[in-house]
Amino acid sequence: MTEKIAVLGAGSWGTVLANLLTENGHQVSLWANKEKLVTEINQEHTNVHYLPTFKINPKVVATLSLATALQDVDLILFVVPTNAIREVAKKVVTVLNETGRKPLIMHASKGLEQGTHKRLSQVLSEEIPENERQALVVLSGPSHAEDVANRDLTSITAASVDLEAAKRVQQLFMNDYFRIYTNDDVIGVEMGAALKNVIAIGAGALHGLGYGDNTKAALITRGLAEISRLGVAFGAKPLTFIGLSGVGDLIVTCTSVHSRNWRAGNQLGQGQSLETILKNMGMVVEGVSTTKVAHELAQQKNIEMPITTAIYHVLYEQKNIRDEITCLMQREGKMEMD
Ligand SMILES: NC(=O)C1=CN([C@@H]2O[C@H](COP(=O)(O)OP(=O)(O)OC[C@H]3O[C@@H](n4cnc5c(N)ncnc54)[C@H](O)[C@@H]3O)[C@@H](O)[C@H]2O)C=CC1
Ligand SMILES: O=C(CO)COP(=O)(O)O
Repeated sequence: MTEKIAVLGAGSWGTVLANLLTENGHQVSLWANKEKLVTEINQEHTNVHYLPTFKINPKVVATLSLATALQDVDLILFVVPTNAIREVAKKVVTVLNETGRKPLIMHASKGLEQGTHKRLSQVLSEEIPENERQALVVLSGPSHAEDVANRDLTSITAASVDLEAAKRVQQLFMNDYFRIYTNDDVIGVEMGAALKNVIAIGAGALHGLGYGDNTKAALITRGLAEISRLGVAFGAKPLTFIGLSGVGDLIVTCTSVHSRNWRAGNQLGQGQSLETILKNMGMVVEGVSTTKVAHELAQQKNIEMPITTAIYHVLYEQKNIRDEITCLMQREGKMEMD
């Protein structure tokens, strides 16, 4: 069945997902917030800033108008950075009020809201109340836009408390290179998605400092331990962290040069300042603000997150990376599975 889908956010992930949904036979409007980008997508069928060599299916229609994007819409996919989710949701609800449409809401963003510490489905459900929409579904997993653009075989998770809605989303996205599993643990999926970006900054930093594969494996494994600890304290199911949105996404983000979080960490390890790195990246590095939220949540719940704390010290307190590594290695000996 052809569905009418609005994809909100024309960065690398929004563009690739809009393209995939179009190739799956759906009618897709891609909402961008820059006129020049709308013209480029509609006339050149490219988005060279985010995806230099990617050719977008000409059936993808970009628009600057949210009302146009949401016309007759069946499903809305939010793919803007975390810090824009609430602002965009407020705009969406104004249009839905006018049209009386009640679409299914999805998001594919990865972060936790600064200040409130909320997960993105919590932000969306606050701003788009239940009587204005159908269910909420979260998409997450190991999926760099650059690889999906090349039709690399990719598997991710569609999570919702409403499993029928998750199955509808599964069918929407599945094709011969993109496979979706359903999951009912929204908390675990969103916590894994957000927190892996913090560890990826650490993995990049270790690479930039010249550490090798043993160090990387230790960081990923102990990173997963602290991600799970915090997630479970907020109600996540432990098993979710060994799934696609947990260890799967942690592996891809800690090992791929496509990861903006890994790249930011690598440049930190090579001695660049955070300010310069973020200025030059030209794309969102979610892990920087997530580090602050995770650090605050860990303190609030009294959860031990030594790696996240070390990264917080480097990003927010200008501490020396090598000193932080020394502190981590010289912590008191522990039981592995405590
Ligand atoms: N790039 C990737 O491979 C993947 C990204 N994600 C997640 O998807 C989210 C978006 O990431 P990307 O597409 O990579 O980001 P990006 O940095 O490539 O692009 C973000 C887009 O959102 C737009 N935007 C920013 N603020 C806005 C606002 N207030 N209103 C409207 N549009 C706004 C920007 O103009 C830009 O077009 C992030 O949370 C990221 O963690 C998830 C999986 C894969
Ligand atoms: O979440 C991602 C891949 O699954 C993208 O990671 P980055 O935001 O670090 O590029």
